[in-house]
Amino acid sequence: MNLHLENLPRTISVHWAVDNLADAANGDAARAGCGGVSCGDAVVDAGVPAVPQVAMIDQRALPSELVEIRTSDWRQVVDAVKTLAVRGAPAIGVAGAAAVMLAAYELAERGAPAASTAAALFAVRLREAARVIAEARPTAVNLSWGVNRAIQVAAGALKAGKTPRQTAEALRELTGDLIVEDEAINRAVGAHGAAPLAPIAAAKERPLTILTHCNAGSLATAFYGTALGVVYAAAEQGLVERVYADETRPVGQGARLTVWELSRAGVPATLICDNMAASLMAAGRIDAVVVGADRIAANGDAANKIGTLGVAVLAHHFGVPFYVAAPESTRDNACATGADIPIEERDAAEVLAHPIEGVEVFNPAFDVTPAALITAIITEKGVWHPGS
Ligand SMILES: CSC[C@@H](O)[C@@H](O)C(=O)COP(=O)(O)O
Repeated sequence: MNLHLENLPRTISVHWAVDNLADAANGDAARAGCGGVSCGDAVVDAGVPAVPQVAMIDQRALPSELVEIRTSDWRQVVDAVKTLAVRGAPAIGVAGAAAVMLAAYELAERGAPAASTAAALFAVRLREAARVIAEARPTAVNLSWGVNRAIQVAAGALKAGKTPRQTAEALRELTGDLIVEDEAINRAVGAHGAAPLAPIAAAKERPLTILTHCNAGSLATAFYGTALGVVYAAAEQGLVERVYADETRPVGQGARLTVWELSRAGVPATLICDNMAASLMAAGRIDAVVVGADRIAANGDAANKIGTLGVAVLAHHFGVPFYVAAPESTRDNACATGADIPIEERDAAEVLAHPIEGVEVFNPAFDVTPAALITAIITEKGVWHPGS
């Protein structure tokens, strides 16, 4: 299978605001700036220091439109996370660090009456912003992981005597590093995940049909994806015939994002409604399930998009292997079991667009699959069998 990963957009990137000015002058508002990771040195124009912008693919507009949000305001990044413009555990981890970076630039510009108090005040205010950013969504531990990475870098820079502005620069470097790191991790997850699929395909003497739920693809990460990273790595080895994507009610990440991404990447995809997976498995049409995760407890219980648990129960019933693919940053040993994982409840309007008097809506965004139903958890470090 010929993959076309070059057709997939970079989910999140960092640019200098001056790129936009140059682009506007050239009449090219859509130019991709410095490409996200290596922006070079800050450009100072007439004494005004450049402020970076964070660019995020607006996933609410897909598949109709491929547009990005660009902002230098950390509050807008928080809003993008809350409204699912940027979503998926690893992607919101990077967005969290990027938001702390923007807060740092804003606070550095604001300054303080005396240089001696500037750094202390900056540190306090940055932590306040970091708390707000980390609370944007509760379930994916990657968000607070990304925010904590940023806070650690800021603390280290300030301890080393850096100014707030220099600290903000260090956070810009961190954000670029996290974007590069995330792709490398996902490619390692993909390679590890393809390994257990190879003997299944060999036993069946044909490439496999894989079911996935939600979008744990390139769009849910900086690039490449976790569950779909496994698909891409396996496809490159000729192990994949087709991916079945659950629609993923109520927000439709499968219907709007996964099949869009797969078709752009050149992987044959079939969209099904969530309630069709059982009959497909009963008919022997699914060889393996691969999903992502938002938080994995110490015992291997894994939280992922609502509906994943149902797929896992079905897979267990029909003897279909069920894999969870995620970076190590999704593991949270502070949660002993899945019962400790906070589950986000979202707005009723996602389920019921037009309220009906007297009808309540319950809209948990995630559920927890017990380790016993998971054939293996795949991370960048390798394959883990929590249930055995
Ligand atoms: C690699 S992403 C893994 C998970 O974050 C993904 O499967 C998922 O549940 C995303 O939920 P979302 O609410 O769209 O952020």
